[in-house]
Amino acid sequence: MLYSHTTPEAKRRTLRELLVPGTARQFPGAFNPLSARLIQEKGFDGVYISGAVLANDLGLPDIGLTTLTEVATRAGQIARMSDLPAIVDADTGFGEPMNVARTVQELENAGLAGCHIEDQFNPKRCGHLDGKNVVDLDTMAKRIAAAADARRDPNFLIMARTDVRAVEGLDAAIERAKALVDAGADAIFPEAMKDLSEFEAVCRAVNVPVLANMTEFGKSELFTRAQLADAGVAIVIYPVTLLRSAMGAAERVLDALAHEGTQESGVDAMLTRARLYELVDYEAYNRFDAGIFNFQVPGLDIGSNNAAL
Ligand SMILES: C[C@](O)(C(=O)O)[C@H](CC(=O)O)C(=O)O
Ligand SMILES: [Mg+2]
Repeated sequence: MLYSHTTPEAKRRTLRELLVPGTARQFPGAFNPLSARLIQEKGFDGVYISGAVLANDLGLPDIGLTTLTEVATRAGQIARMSDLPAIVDADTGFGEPMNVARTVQELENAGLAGCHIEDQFNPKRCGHLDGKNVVDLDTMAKRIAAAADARRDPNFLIMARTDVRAVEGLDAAIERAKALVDAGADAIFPEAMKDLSEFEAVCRAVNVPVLANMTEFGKSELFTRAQLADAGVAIVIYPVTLLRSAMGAAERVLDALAHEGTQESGVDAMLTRARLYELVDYEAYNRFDAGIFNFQVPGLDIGSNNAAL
């Protein structure tokens, strides 16, 4: 009922324990708070909160238009809905190193377990598109150092994402990853790896957990969890999978509604009313009310709880 009772500190400790190289922990991307609960119910290890999804959900492209306040607020709403650790995409950190420091503190306040900060220029773009630009190592190292220094909980995970692979090649990406670990990164997100051998090479080169981004319609093939575990990956994200699936379903039912005049043909694919209520734990709210409003007024029927569910 209501929100998770697991504290952010406990979630961060859990995240640290989870991120073991070669375990390929799966973190699906939640597109709203309720989907975070579904992710937990299905037994996943953690929740990912995608910058692309947060932007697209607002009807915006993922080019650095969202603000820190929007991201921290929505990420906090999603994170508090589950007992799992949640990692959020902090894009380029929302500004200069001092802004990055503030970003980290705001994300800590919002209950996140960690975030990733990338080395793209503003305006940034999806890491799987062409035409990206990256800042120099010194600028990026300052971002990461500022982030690491700013956190108040030492377990808040600072992950450095490098987009160098698509710009300067694998060797340069590995060099940068190593330098970012030296600057204070707790984990590395090598963006737009071409194949498994590239993931393997990054995992071998750095002594911190490595993330694999299994986004659809991108530059990386969709490898299985087992394949990525064998390559040494610690965590796998599926950032836009749920939003794409949900929007795909919404588009299909809207087509049915428009063409058939009724949503009838789509009903079987829908989450039922009962299942929806189960996910929001409706019954617990009923029990809570029953515990509070348990007085009797002689001669007066003050009604029972709304049982018409
Ligand atoms: C991981 C990512 O940064 C995101 O915002 O989810 C995106 C995902 C995508 O656009 O498919 C990315 O740049 O890979
Ligand atoms: Mg992103």
